[in-house]
Amino acid sequence: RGPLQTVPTRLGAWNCPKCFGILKHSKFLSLELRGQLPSSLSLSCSNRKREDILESAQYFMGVALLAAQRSRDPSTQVGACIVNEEKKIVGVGYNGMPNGCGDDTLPWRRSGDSPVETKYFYVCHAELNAIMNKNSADLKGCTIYVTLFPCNKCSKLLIQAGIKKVIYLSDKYHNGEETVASRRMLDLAGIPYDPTEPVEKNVVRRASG
Ligand SMILES: O=c1[nH]c(=O)n([C@H]2C[C@H](O)[C@@H](COP(=O)(O)O)O2)cc1CO
Repeated sequence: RGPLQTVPTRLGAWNCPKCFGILKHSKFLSLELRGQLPSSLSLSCSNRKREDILESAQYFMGVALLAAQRSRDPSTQVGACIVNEEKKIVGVGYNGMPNGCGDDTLPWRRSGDSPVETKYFYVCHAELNAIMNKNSADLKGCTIYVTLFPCNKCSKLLIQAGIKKVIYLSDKYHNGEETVASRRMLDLAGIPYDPTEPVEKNVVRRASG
């Protein structure tokens, strides 16, 4: 017997109208007829649940990484994703200029004759934007996934907002004064901060197949 009868029986695809419809209208049917069924398709017809899914921490840091890609900062793109105790995303943000203050008008440079001519006086940090974008009444008990360790100003915001845990990816300014002050406040407030498990390099691209 040819692949037309053996493979579909194994997959149960002919018993499932949805799968059959997909097969019929997709390139897989011709592949199927030639006995070249892709392995991904056999998974989609299986009765067994997938095991190769993103861990929730990777998912939330992945969302933060995706948000970071929206940032126009030429040197450091930062993303943040706030998650409540039910593991629902309640706020996402990235670093950018304040609303209505043109991206093209304010400076993006790191240093200049005066701090007024640098980005630092203007950029809203990812954490601030994630907090401001929240879609829940409050953020008490939430965890923030952030691609860069929060600065002292952001840590103040996180503490006041009731965030209970920080998970970060990069700590590239670990020895900077702002980060030292940040850790000091988080420690005093009893908010743990942990590095994330290594994030799959292509965690964001993976979705596009
Ligand atoms: O917690 C943070 N959140 C955040 O959004 N940022 C932003 C501010 C700047 O746009 C950028 C840091 O720029 P730079 O690495 O060039 O100093 O990252 C920076 C930090 C920590 O410094």
